[in-house]
Amino acid sequence: MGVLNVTPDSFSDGGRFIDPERALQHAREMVAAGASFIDVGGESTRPGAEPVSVEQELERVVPLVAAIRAELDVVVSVDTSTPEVMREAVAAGAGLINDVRALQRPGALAMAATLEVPVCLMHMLGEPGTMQVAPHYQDVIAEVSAFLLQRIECCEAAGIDRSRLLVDPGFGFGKTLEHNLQLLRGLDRFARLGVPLLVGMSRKSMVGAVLGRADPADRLYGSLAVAVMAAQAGAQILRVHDVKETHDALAMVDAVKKTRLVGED
Ligand SMILES: Cn1cnc2c(O)nc(N)nc21
Repeated sequence: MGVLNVTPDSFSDGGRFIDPERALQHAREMVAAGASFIDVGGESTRPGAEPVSVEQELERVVPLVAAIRAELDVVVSVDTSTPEVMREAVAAGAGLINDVRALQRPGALAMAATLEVPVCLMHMLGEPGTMQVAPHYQDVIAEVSAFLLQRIECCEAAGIDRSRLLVDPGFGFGKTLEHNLQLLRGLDRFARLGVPLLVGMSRKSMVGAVLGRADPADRLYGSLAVAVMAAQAGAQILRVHDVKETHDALAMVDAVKKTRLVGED
């Protein structure tokens, strides 16, 4: 899943793709590099991000979703928590709703139920403005899993079949470095939820903190390492900035997964 932020303040590429033509060109490049999904987001969800108006989000996201769908053979996911944006993006051709707030905004659950497309439910502790203040868990894996299970059950009760759901532990969304490392180490436990797993650690501060790299552009090799670990733990979709590099890394994971040892079925 290639990241396409059409926001002025996203942590890793803020402002680079505000111009629709540049954004479309970046989508072309990511699809050529092997992306199966393009994640279009109009509201930065980085810690401390400024909220945007619905109109602004619609203006940024909907034309781009339409332009990508008109030209490229790729699933466009819309990174939004706003029901109106979900509706208009799906109408423009988006094939996946990626909601970092797991359909908790008013009207989001009902909207997703009417839209029929798959939904990724991600865990975030509170809101971007406060989530990194002092995140605390007794057991981050147990608590994030329990939250995601509760959101799955809410979706099912609202008529969204489990077969349309994906989950995501939300690396960096209200987690300390230790929490993020624990989530990665125990990522295979999320497979128990019985729905596909999507993760995004690309260029995030968990990589920067371990490597001592303040600049997100210096976090590629660490991002590849954690992508490989996540894929080996069962993540089916990796949300990344560096599509070509990650695609190669995951091709190696897949090749090894496919081989069989003597005596293995
Ligand atoms: C929009 N966005 C930023 N980081 C993300 C992550 O880790 N997962 C998902 N699903 N979306 C994300």
